Amino acid sequence: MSNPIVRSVILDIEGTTTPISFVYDVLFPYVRQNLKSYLTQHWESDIVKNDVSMLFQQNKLDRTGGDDKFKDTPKILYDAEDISDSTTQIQSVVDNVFYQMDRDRKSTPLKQLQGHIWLQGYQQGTLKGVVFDDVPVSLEKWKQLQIPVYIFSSGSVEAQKLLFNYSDHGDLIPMLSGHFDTTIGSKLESISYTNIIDQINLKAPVKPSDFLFVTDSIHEAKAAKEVGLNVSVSIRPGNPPIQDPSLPTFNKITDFHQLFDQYKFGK
Ligand SMILES: CSCCC(=O)C(=O)COP(=O)(O)O
Ligand SMILES: [Mg+2]
Repeated sequence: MSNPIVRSVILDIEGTTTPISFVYDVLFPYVRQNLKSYLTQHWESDIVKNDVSMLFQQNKLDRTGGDDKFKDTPKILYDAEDISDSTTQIQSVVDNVFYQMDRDRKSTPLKQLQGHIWLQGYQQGTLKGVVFDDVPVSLEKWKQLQIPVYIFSSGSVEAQKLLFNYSDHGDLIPMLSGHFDTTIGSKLESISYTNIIDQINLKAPVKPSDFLFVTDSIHEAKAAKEVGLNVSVSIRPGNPPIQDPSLPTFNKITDFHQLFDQYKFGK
């Protein structure tokens, strides 16, 4: 059978463009180390007020009938009746953020706040985004072929842009046509992929099979495949083994160069 023709590429970050170890051993510890001082320093800023207010809304939902998994979440003290000194409020936010991070939760408020904390790290040169060596060359190839490439990650759009802007292979932002995060929907829900396709401006007529999604998550792979996207599962060094029985039904790659053997990229 001939290779499917793909007109646009959508890439996951963690475990796909970027080693999982960079996220778990560098980015997440950076948040843990800097969270309290960041909040204390910027407590009165609009950015922190907005982030804390989003965390607070999520916290209220969690504590009153949201997902059962998060029922025991630490309470954020930010309500009028909770008003106490800012040190106590900040500590309640820190406890809540640590609780969510312990569970690797992909909630939009958590991801938004993390992105704001990473900003200072990238700007100060403490953080540099890591991408696998085959990523920049593949982005370059797609650019030459006029294939638009998008990112869909649980990390916030701001966090995504920082990683690619301050990457260890230079500024890769010009190679990307756009970014999507969980504000468009969960990566585990098929509807999110449909929403993304609707927002990407390809020349009509557009069908889901015009798109290729590359991810390390078999659950995300299944959600995207269900609505007709081509999917390749990324199996990078350091990724945990995938036990799911559906894995053999997917294309698999250990390096982006293999995508050019699996698909034909054309406008
Ligand atoms: C700049 S993305 C930071 C990584 C992150 O927070 C995350 O949750 C990654 O999830 P992904 O959807 O890229 O696997
Ligand atoms: Mg991933």
